[in-house]
Amino acid sequence: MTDYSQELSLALSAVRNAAEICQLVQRRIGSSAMAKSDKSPVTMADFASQAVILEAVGRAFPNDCLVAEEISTELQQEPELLGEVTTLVQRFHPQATSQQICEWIDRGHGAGGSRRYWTLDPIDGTKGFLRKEQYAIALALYDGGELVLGVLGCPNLPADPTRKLINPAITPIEQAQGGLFYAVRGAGAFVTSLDGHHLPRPIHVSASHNLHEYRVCESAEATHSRHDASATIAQSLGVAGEPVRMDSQAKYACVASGRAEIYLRLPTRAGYRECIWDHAAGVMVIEAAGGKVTDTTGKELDFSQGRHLSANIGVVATNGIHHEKIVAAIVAQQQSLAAQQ
Ligand SMILES: Nc1ncnc2c1ncn2[C@@H]1O[C@H](COP(=O)(O)O)[C@@H](O)[C@H]1OP(=O)(O)O
Ligand SMILES: [Mg+2]
Ligand SMILES: [Mg+2]
Ligand SMILES: [Mg+2]
Repeated sequence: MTDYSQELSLALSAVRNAAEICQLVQRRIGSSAMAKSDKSPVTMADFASQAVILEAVGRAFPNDCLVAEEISTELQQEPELLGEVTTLVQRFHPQATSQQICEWIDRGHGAGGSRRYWTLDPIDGTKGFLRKEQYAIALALYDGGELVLGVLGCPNLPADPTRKLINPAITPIEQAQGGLFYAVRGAGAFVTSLDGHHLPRPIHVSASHNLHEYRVCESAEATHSRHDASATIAQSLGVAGEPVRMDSQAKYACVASGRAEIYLRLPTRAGYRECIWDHAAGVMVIEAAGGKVTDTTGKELDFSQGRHLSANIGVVATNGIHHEKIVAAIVAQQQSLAAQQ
């Protein structure tokens, strides 16, 4: 069994560096985002984070396939934004040129599939990032037909589950002890603080069996997950509390560290297929923490299909205790909706 220790230490340090850049930008950013051709927002931090991480991973593992969200084509059309990205990346690579940085960003054009690859979302939850709320830097490794390593940098989600969520508008960076959640298959899941001042601590999903007290988390964006459907399902399961709406894969870190028991992601439009970088790191962390992840039909997520989870519909992540019952409630609700049409 490969121990992946070299891959893990590289991933942790690259995500830490990217998190430093993202925290700087989040504190000073207005709403200055560029709209990509798919109309989703992207900021200088998304690009700088991807450049810093893919430079490190590509240098250490030059033969690996890299599958990342961003490409530099549209950035190259925006000289001012490219200049800002270059200044951010030069914090770690003082001699880097804008051209080199675009090359590092574009290393992520890989197709993925069944051979070994890394997948990266340099900022997952860019909308949350722009609202100065939750976001995650998500890096994962797929090898030998399965996810084997996942790292989630969550600058606004404290490593200590008893602490409140960090508000970057009022918490100075040096006091913000955001969490670095990580896992290697077969070696458990851990959290440490992004600032490196705390020793890693094992994390585990909630052991609660009491559905009435279960805490559900879901996307903050009603265009990313059906809020009406999740409310109906929660009610049918007897879940009493209101859902926690949060951007990004920080939701996976919440379930993995016992802050919530269920993460529902119910498709808002037929045919939408999740991107692998939106889930790989979170799935690895939650499974290593004792949780379970399937799609809304109960099928395991298949990360061998390329850049998208083409064989899956939606996502259900839980502490593993009532997973089948939760999926059955989703299937029943989808069937009753279909019958009404
Ligand atoms: N219709 C959609 N359904 C599910 N996820 C979506 C949809 N549109 C965008 N996303 C992705 O959801 C992710 C954020 O997850 P969350 O909603 O939990 O914060 C983003 O990466 C975003 O991709 P994009 O970067 O293209 O906007
Ligand atoms: Mg995006
Ligand atoms: Mg994303
Ligand atoms: Mg993103």
